[in-house]
Amino acid sequence: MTTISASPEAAAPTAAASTLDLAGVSRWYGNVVAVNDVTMRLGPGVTGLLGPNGAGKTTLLHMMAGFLAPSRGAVTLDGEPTWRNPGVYRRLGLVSEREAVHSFLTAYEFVLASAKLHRLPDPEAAARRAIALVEMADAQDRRIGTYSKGMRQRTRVAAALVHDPQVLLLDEPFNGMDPRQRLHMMQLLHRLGDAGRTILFSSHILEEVEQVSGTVQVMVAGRLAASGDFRTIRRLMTNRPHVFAVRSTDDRALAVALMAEVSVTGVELDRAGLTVRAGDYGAFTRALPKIALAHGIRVRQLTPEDESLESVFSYLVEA
Ligand SMILES: Nc1ncnc2c1ncn2[C@@H]1O[C@H](COP(=O)(O)OP(=O)(O)OP(=O)(O)O)[C@@H](O)[C@H]1O
Repeated sequence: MTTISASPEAAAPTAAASTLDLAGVSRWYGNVVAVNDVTMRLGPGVTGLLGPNGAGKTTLLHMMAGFLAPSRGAVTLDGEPTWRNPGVYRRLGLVSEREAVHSFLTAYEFVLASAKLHRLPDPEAAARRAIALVEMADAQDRRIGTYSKGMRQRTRVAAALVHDPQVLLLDEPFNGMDPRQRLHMMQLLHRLGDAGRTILFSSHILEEVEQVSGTVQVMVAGRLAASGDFRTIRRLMTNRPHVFAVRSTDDRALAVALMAEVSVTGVELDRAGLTVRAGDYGAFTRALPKIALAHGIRVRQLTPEDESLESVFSYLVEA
């Protein structure tokens, strides 16, 4: 993982670290079970909440933030329930997915309004501090309507951080950002995590989560499908059965030859060509050209099938 240098102010450890606990948490809307019996613990540092659309990430974040009551189970911050607990709201910030910021306000005015909502003793100083933390001081007096997507997003992070919470929850913070803005936001999350805050952000992109967080929680169809460090999750996602469509100058001979290859777990031959199942993606794609060459066969097409993120996630749930 890339190490990102932090400014002295941002790197300074904040007050006592916080732990968010979910114990058997479920949430349903009528007949729809959005979150199903999730148990997890989040401590200081950056954790990624990975899952396809509709997996229940937003519902989970809203329960963590105390905006939504669990239908069953408990969400606690340092032992206190988050639901209907103003004491908890002071120690937690949420950057929601929807980007609703008044474009006629400046970043300073927007963050200051958030500081006043929290009834902070010195709202002006708190707003300036939060804006400095997200590196928006230079642009703080310009209207939000003139900002790039990344700047608007950082302004929203500043508003969520204005009361200096120990826990920051972000719903899809990288959505719609270009690579440069993405990198900037990643650096910010790293800095906040390194300073001892408990940071959780949701995403449906594995690479995004890998670059920011050491720990990953994977949600699929409301359930926690996997959790651990990103290397373990990556291994789970890649060491699964892969299906390839193969077309060659002699499919029948290639089918016979492939049966002897250790990475191949199944071969089907029909009029359209070969369907090959392999346990190890890399080993198979390296072996195929060698096998073909050894038998004087030319491979015309090799297409991985069923590689959508949704299918990877479903595999994890079934595993
Ligand atoms: N207020 C609601 N009423 C009814 N169903 C809801 C409501 N909010 C969410 N759902 C349903 O709950 C499930 C989980 O939704 P949720 O928004 O939590 O998932 P998500 O992982 O955040 O997805 P996305 O990234 O698309 O927002 C979905 O099936 C969704 O349609």
